[in-house]
Amino acid sequence: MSIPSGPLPSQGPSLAEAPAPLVHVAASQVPVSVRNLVRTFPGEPPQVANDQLSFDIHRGEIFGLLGPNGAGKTTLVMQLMGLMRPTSGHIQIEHVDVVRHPDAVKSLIGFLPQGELALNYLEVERALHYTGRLRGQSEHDARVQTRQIIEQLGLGSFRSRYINHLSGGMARLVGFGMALMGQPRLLILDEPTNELDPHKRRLVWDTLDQLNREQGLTCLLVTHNVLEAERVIHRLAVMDRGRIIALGTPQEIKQRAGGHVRLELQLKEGLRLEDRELEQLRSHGQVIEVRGGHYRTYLEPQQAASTSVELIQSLGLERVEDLRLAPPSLEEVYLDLDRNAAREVPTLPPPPRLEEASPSPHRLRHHLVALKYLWIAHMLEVRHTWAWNAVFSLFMPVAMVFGLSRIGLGLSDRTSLLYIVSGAAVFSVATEGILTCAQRVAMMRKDGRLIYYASLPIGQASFVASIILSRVFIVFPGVVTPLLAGWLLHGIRLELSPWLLVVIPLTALSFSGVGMMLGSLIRDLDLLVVITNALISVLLLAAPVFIPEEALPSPLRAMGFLLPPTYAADALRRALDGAVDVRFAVDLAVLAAMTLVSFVGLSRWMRWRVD
Ligand SMILES: Nc1ncnc2c1ncn2[C@@H]1O[C@H](COP(=O)(O)OP(=O)(O)OP(=O)(O)O)[C@@H](O)[C@H]1O
Repeated sequence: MSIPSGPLPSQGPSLAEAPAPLVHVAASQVPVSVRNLVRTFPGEPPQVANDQLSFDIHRGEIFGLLGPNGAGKTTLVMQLMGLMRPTSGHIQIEHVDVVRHPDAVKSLIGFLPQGELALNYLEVERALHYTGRLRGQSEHDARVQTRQIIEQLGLGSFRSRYINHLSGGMARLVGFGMALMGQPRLLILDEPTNELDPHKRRLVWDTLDQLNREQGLTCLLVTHNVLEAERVIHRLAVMDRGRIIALGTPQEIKQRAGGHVRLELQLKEGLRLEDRELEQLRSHGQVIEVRGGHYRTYLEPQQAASTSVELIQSLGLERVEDLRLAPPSLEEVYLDLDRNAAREVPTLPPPPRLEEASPSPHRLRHHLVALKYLWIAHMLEVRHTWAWNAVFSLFMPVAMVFGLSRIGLGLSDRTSLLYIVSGAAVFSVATEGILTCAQRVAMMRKDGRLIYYASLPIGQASFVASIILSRVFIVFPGVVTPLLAGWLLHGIRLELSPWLLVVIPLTALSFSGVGMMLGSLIRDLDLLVVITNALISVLLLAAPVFIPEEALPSPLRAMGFLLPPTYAADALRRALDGAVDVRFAVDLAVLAAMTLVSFVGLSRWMRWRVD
């Protein structure tokens, strides 16, 4: 079989038009090279998920990765994608040393992960288009390819449906389409046909086959569907307990596994083999009775013809409905592989040292584009709840200003009112920033979407910034309404100092940072919910942001000094009062320090790459 290599000439944009990668690479005939790869997970004893794996994937090849559950396939895929750090060994993809530069390969690979898709909350058409943009496509190319994929995969009637409202199989098909966006020359598909009906499975295999034949697409295909995948796979590795136990073309593996010929015998309805005949057949090997009157056995190739003739002669043609000889399917060989046999994979020479890929000059522009599309995606993700959020952030601060100003008789003076309006504003920001951001990041981590985001060629910074910016819109009314309520209900005069432009964003930034840091750090979702709600309750119950510290009992006053929102409320109150003094500078310094610490913690604990 001759498989074209390198980019193909194309007329107009097509499904597989070569992308402008974010790293410049020269074509090599071995786009994927893995040597002595080991990945262990801590435990007693440590779990060896990948054990000294070595293999190459050649250009224009569909390489299958088969193996039972827990064999280590997904662990391998995660390392190839730069999402998991190997314990030892080397991975080279398109000249990029993935172990040293895990982010550099992401623009080169179209990836379908095993878990959730990142853009699950968007409509099919938009998710495809945004994936193209995030993978570095121009607006025009992303639109053209989106249309083509919708047409090719028969997604026309689903184009406006939300992905998370689709059936599991349809969502998987859309995920396959998303992996094709950006016309990558290398695809990594982890179980692409899971949950698909036979028609859709055939569509996926046909599309892969077509892209491979026409455009020389290279693909690593993880699948349990051996029978169907055999149609498209050129070579494969069979994994078991972290090791490769067979490597080669389907034909080679079949031959290595004995090269037996399958004999299928179907007798006429109601007939069975007599004991004597069954014994005769058993003299060649084990006989399986598939159904009543339907027998299967495996023969040595040189015996196949003579045994069939003997069988027909002894049975008599009139009793035989059907008799067939066929090579065994890959699935049969796969099921029959001796998983305890010593590994039979040849040792491979080290890959040639290649010139390293260099970062593209378009990086900054790409980051800005990524920020824009991620931001819109996050805004759209919360579109169904933001109306309620907005009502809450309008209603709650007004209720606070109204209620607190009526406690006793002493809280309606200007100083107390300033405490109340600034306290209510900070409380709003803290609720959105700490509580919502923490839970949002934790949910993404739990359902696997964080891994998908990390597999796209986007920076962690653009991702975090897009979440914060999407919250700002929701936070903003909560900051403004208490000030308006104070002014309208009590007529308090507020100083609109330019410092407000520093205090409000810094408050939002620091609280969002703390929230996302907590969401990345605390692995137990229930514990996270308890901790974040407790933090907000302390803020509300201990009220160190609403009441002048002199009026608080000393334990609460001490607590106030420990709680960052106190500094935010103090800074806001001073800015609104025109009291920009040393204490104001201290407040800003504390907020800036908190922002810095939380973002350092966030970049450390957000699982962009599994160690
Ligand atoms: N984060 C982890 N911590 C500890 N052990 C892990 C972790 N991830 C995977 N493993 C272990 O590593 C082994 C390989 O898992 P992996 O998910 O790679 O298998 P797989 O071949 O992809 O399985 P499946 O076909 O079921 O998806 C398993 O024994 C699994 O329990």
